[in-house]
Amino acid sequence: MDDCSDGHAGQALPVAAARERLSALVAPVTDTEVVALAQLPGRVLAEAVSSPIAVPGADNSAMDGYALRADDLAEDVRLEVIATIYAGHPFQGQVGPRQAVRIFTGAPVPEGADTVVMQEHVAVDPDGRIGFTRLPRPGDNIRPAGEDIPLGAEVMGPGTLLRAAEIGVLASIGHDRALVYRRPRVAVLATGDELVPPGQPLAPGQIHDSNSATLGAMLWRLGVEVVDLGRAGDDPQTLERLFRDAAARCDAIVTSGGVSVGDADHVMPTLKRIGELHLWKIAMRPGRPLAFGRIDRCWFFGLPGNPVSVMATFHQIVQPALQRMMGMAPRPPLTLRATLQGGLRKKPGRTEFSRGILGHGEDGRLVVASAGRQGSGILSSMIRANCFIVVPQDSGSLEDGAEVDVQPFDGFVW
Ligand SMILES: Nc1nc2c(c(=O)[nH]1)N[C@H]1C(S)=C(S)[C@@H](COP(=O)(O)OP(=O)(O)OC[C@H]3O[C@@H](n4cnc5c(N)ncnc54)[C@H](O)[C@@H]3O)O[C@H]1N2
Ligand code: MOO
Ligand SMILES: [Mg+2]
Repeated sequence: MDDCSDGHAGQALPVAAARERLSALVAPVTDTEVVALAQLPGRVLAEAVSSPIAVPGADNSAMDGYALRADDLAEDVRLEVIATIYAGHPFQGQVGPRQAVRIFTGAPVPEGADTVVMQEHVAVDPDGRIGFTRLPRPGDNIRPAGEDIPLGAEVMGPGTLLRAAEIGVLASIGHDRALVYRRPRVAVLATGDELVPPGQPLAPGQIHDSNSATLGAMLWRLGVEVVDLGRAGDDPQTLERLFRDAAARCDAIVTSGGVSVGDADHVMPTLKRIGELHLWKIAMRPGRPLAFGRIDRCWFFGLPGNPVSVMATFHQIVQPALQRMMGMAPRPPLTLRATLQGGLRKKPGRTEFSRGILGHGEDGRLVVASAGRQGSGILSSMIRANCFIVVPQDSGSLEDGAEVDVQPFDGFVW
C-alpha cells in the first residue's frame, strides 16, 4: 500500500520535494535569550553583531625585534635603541631618525616607527646600537589596526551557528555574551513491544533499544534540548497519551518504529487521529515510511524503526528541519563527486543513501566503495562508513567506475 488515505500524501514523495514541504512548514523558534560565552557552542545567533572596536586596536608588531623608520633602512646604518616595548605596555615617546625601539610581538608600534625588523636580522654593536644583517622592506612585520575587524564592521548576522571561530570573534570584539535563539525542546520516543533498554537482560524475542541512544546522540550534537521519553509498547492508547503530553511541552517529537503498514504499526494513525499528517512515505532508502505532521504547535517526525533508517532520515530530513527551528540559515549537505569502486546494486524507485567509504585513489582522485551490506538493520556498518553515496531515485544498479555523488559525514552530527 503506497497510499495515504487522507489525501495529504499519495505516492512516496521524492526526497527534494519532502525537504521543500518541511521547510515551507517549519518556522524558527522566535524566543531569544542572552547566553554567556562558555555556554554558546552550538547556539544560533539571533541578531546582527557589529564590532564596537577595531581589532587589533593599534598597529602592532608581528615579530620580536626592533621598530624603526623605513627612511633609515640602509646596509651601513647604525640606530640607537631608545626604549623597550612589551605587549600591553605602549611607549608614549617618538622614534626619531636614526633611532629604533626594542619591540616584542603584539606590542603597539610607537609613533614615528613604520617598520619592524626581526631580531634574527639584526646585529647589536658593543655600544648597544643596531645594524642590519638583512634589510626588511618598508612596512614589514606590522599588523595594522583593524586588519582583522575594522571598527563598526558587521562580523556576523542572525542565523549564524556559533562554533569556536564565531565565539572567538565575539570575544575578540569584547562581547562576553550573545543574544541567541532558545534551543528547541525535542522529545525522543522509541516504540515497539520488543524493546528493552540497554543495561537490562533480554528475554526471547526482545532487542535492546538502540534508536533512543542514536537519536539522543545526534540531537545532542545538533544542539537542541533533548527530552528522553524512553520506550512505549505498540499500543495506540499509550502512544496517544505520550504524544499529547510531549506536544504540550515540546517543540518537536521524534519517534522511531511503528510507522509502516503492519498491524502493530500505530504511530501514523495515532498522529492522524490527534493531530495533522502532512506527509507519509518518502521515496528514499533506507527510510521510506517516515511520517511528518504536527500535534497542536508541536512538529512530529515519525521515523521508521530500522536503526540505519533512523540515521539516514535524521540526516536527510529531520536535521534540516530542526536547524530551521533553531533559527539557522540553511546549510545544504556538502556533496562531492567520486568514482565508485566495485559497483552498487539498486532498483529504480527510491533515492538510495548507501553507506560508503570515501578516500583517495592512487591518482589522487576521490574514490568511494560500499561499506558492505546495506540492510537497514545493519547499524554497525555506519561505524565503518564515512559518507552516504547518493544514488538518484530513477537510477538502477551502478557499475564499477561510475561517477557518483557522495555526502561526507561532516562531523557535525555524525
Ligand atoms: N509490507 C510492508 N512491510 C514493510 C514495509 C512496506 O512498505 N510494506 N516497509 C519496510 C520498511 S522500508 C521499513 S523502514 C520498516 C519500517 O517499519 P516501522 O517503522 O514500522 O518499524 P518497526 O516495524 O517498529 O521496526 C522495524 C525494525 O526496527 C527494529 N526497531 C524498532 N525500534 C527499534 C529501536 N528502538 N532500537 C533498535 N531496533 C528497533 C524492529 O525490531 C524491527 O526489526 O518496515 C518495513 N516493512
Ligand atoms: O525504508 Mo526501509 O528503511 O528501507 O528498511
Ligand atoms: Mg513495522
